[in-house]
Amino acid sequence: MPQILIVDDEATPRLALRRLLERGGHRVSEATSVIEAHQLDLTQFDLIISDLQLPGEPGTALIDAVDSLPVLITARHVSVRTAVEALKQGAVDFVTQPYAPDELLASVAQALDEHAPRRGAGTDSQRGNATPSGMIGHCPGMLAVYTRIRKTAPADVTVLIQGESGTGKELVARAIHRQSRRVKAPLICVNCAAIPETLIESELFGHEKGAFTGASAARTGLVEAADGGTLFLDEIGELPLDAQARLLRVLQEGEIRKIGSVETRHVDVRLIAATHRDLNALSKNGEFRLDLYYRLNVMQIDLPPLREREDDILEIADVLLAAACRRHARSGLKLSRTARRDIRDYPWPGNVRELENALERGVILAEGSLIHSDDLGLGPVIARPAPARSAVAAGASCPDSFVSDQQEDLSLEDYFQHFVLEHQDQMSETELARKLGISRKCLWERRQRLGIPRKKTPRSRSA
Ligand SMILES: Nc1ncnc2c1ncn2[C@@H]1O[C@H](COP(=O)(O)OP(=O)(O)OP(=O)(O)O)[C@@H](O)[C@H]1O
Repeated sequence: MPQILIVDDEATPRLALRRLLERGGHRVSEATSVIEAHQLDLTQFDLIISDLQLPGEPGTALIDAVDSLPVLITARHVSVRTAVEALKQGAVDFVTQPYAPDELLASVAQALDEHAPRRGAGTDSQRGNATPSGMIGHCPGMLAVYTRIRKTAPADVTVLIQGESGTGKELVARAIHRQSRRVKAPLICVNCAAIPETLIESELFGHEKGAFTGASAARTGLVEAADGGTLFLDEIGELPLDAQARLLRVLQEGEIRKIGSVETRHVDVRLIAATHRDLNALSKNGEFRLDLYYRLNVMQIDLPPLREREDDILEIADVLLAAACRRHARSGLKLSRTARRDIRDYPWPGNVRELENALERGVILAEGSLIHSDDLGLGPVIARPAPARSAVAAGASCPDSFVSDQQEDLSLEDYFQHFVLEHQDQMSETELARKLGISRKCLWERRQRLGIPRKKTPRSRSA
């Protein structure tokens, strides 16, 4: 059971955090200052969660003092700059208070997962071809990915990671950063699809005071915040053309110019970009700059979708299930035999993220010690053609009427289409997207591509 030290001088938030962590299956100790923390044997802990503002030294003073132990910083009323500073100093995460319990537990789980290997097995680079911390799976496709990470990380080149949503592109970016010489500098992760188009340039490159309506003060951009470290741009295919031009300049000249400024500033940033789209095709219809594509594509890492990682699915499910059990304090829960079979046969359009969500749902809904297929809330399960089992037997024991022999031949797009057409009258767009393990934006895009636009019913309008 992971052991966590909370450092906070205020009793009420300290106690609330203690209760939350204990309910999540962690053992917890407390200290009220950095000095008091040092009086404990820090090597016994797996994670420190420290408030930033403490009497005496700030919580970030613990980061250097404890070397490889992860330190998560929390704080009230602080600026983005303070958070970036804490991350630059080496905090594994920065959570502002008041925090959502789920988010805090997710940060804790991620910090523990990512640093688990340090507690025994050495660092990613020491383990050669072994799984980079946080990544599960040993199928041939993933072994090739791990080798690529190991060779690419020290080379300090731009990397383009390609793969469907939820295949682990951000995990790969984190592994590259951790194995690179920039490990002590910040890794700044930005999802280009999540920032409104009108704001993205100023978020990335910063702006001067008065550069546009509402720019009441000058602001440093995220590229500058990553100076000396790594910038991870997820969904780079969504970057508007103007922002692409500025990014190209960063890559070519190592310079940025804030919006509204005439001055340039030198930055030393390693760029890792990720996309689920075909940038080459986008550049052919003018949606993505070809010169930027060539600049990004120095080294490419392709992540296989989960449905092609048949040998890994159950291994990943077991590890993620154990983590979900810890988070919800439900030890000893197991997957039923049918649930295991359905997990293996389901096409996982939302990949590992969807699997993670399904298992979390299963842990919450399971009534006894077994998680059944229904608890997972999967969409239609299409049995894989398995030489060891007859297709009829596989289909006969599947719970959903959707399954038939012919449907084994369904493509993922057929599956998507069937699922949407069958469920769109009962489900909102949000529910549909969640069941499919994709974002609402992705659902909308696929509807457009496959010619199944949303029906204008009162339900769909309000979704
Ligand atoms: N190989 C893996 N082992 C363990 N967990 C994984 C693996 N791949 C992905 N995950 C988990 O799946 C979730 C999604 O991963 P991640 O955010 O890296 O995917 P992504 O490809 O960047 O998705 P998106 O493009 O939608 O942002 C995360 O919670 C991550 O920890």
